[in-house]
Amino acid sequence: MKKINPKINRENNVIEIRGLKKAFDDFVVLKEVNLDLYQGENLVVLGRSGTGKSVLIKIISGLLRPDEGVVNVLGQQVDKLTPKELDKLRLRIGFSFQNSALYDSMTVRENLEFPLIRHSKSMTKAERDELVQVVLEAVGLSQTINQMPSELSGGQRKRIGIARTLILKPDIMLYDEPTAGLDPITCIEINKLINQVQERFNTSSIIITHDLTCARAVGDRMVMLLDGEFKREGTFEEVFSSDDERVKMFYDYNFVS
Ligand SMILES: Nc1ncnc2c1ncn2[C@@H]1O[C@H](COP(=O)(O)OP(=O)(O)OP(=O)(O)O)[C@@H](O)[C@H]1O
Repeated sequence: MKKINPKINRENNVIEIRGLKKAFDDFVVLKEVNLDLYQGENLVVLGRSGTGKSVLIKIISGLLRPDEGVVNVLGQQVDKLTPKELDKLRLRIGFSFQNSALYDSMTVRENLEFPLIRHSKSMTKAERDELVQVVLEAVGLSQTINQMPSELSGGQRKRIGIARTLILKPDIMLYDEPTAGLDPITCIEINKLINQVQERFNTSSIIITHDLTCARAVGDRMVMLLDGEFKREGTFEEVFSSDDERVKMFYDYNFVS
């Protein structure tokens, strides 16, 4: 189990959500969501399929607008930003999606350089090279620099995807199902990497997962989305000490076959 990060700053909410509601026509997905992500924290968001976890991430990143409520990210109210301000804010958020979305026709080096060429235009080639080395070393894959994504395993592609996100030095990381589709040993490696990223880059992260082994390994705190609200919140033990049948089912699904 994870030792809670002592560097978490509870005075500094990098994400603060109050009274968030979101419906699609008559279908209410998020009923009353309140959430804090503290600086330096790994927060795990648990919830069954279709409970609105991706909708929440899209609202945090400004891809969807809330119907009601306040969503503050790094001190800015997301739905009040202009498109330009939103683009700027998004650069401070790193997204690690389920399919690592690497460019198949580019080498690992070119994949990693791509965001820098696009967003840090004044950077020299030597500075780019150095950053590529730093993030590759951070994910333990320096030797793959000249390889093509097709030559990498699923776990390696996932790590390169995380490296490509880290290269822009995000304040916040959003991991969507980081261990989905990976074998148990690779899952352990990815969990370790998520914790190393937190320590080394001092990021604050939201990790969306169904995988309770991952949740326990990376989460300083977890919240569980049930019926459009966060009904359980706390450490792994606190969340799963509940008598609520829905919470028990979630646990049994992971650990009792
Ligand atoms: N743009 C949209 N228009 C209409 N309904 C939507 C839209 N986006 C999401 N939904 C609905 O909102 C609900 C929550 O979807 P969401 O993708 O957030 O679930 P999730 O918790 O991320 O699920 P999973 O774990 O399977 O990825 C679903 O019923 C989905 O069909």
